Amino acid sequence: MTSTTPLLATEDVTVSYSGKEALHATSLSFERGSVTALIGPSGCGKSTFLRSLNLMNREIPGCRIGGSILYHGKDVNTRGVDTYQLRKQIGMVFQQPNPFRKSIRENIAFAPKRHGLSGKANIDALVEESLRAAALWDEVKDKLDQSAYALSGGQQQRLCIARTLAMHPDVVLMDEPCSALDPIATYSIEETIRDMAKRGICVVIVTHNMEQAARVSDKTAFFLLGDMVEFGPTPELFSRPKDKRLDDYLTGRFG
Ligand SMILES: Nc1ncnc2c1ncn2[C@@H]1O[C@H](COP(=O)(O)OP(=O)(O)OP(=O)(O)O)[C@@H](O)[C@H]1O
Repeated sequence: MTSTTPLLATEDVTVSYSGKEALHATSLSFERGSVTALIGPSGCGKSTFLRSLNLMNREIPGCRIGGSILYHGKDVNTRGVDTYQLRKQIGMVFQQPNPFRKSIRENIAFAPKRHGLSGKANIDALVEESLRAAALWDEVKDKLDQSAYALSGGQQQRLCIARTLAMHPDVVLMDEPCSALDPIATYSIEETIRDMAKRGICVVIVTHNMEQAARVSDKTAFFLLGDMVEFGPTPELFSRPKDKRLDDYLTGRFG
């Protein structure tokens, strides 16, 4: 890998479900310490593209991913790739918070312990570090052994982010992480996203909320009907869209 190799890139990635193409040849690259928003109307392939980045769609029967997914310059869209390891490095946060039916502490510690972390002091340190990184520590530090299900929706989503961060990922994929949350919980998650980028993590986020894309992202990609239509720095893309279809979308003429 050279200094100019992007952390993560796709080359002509196509995705089909049972032979029907949902995403047409998409080439994009993502840098360390950046936030990229994926926008576009419902059904245009945003989640499909996001899920291809850590090969999540491979678990769907009938789904086929074509093209190259270059992580640290190496194609991971191959048969031999260790998807368990890949998803540790390229983590995912879903639309609906999905904590484990376990304590707050175990939600964080479960996967790192399976990956070999041991010793109470090490585990406690990781739990605290991860919860702090997701801006949840102060709210839960006195009830780490309570069920994660007793937390609010916004707290559960921050716990899911903390759980992902505990694996020290390079990349975090987020699929509409705030769509089930109120504005205050949303604000807190957006702050966490910016903090993650400051710490060098590459974040890719699907959002339907244009204000959110403008607030959190450095770059934006606009998808339409399975095509990636326009990609660029977020302020430029929003203020001077090059493609008329993006202009129409931003001004509410369709979508
Ligand atoms: N598991 C699946 N099986 C079959 N088809 C699917 C599956 N997931 C998505 N598709 C199809 O792929 C296309 C793109 O869907 P996708 O969910 O990627 O779009 P999206 O832009 O993320 O939409 P939304 O904003 O509504 O979440 C749609 O036509 C959808 O019906």
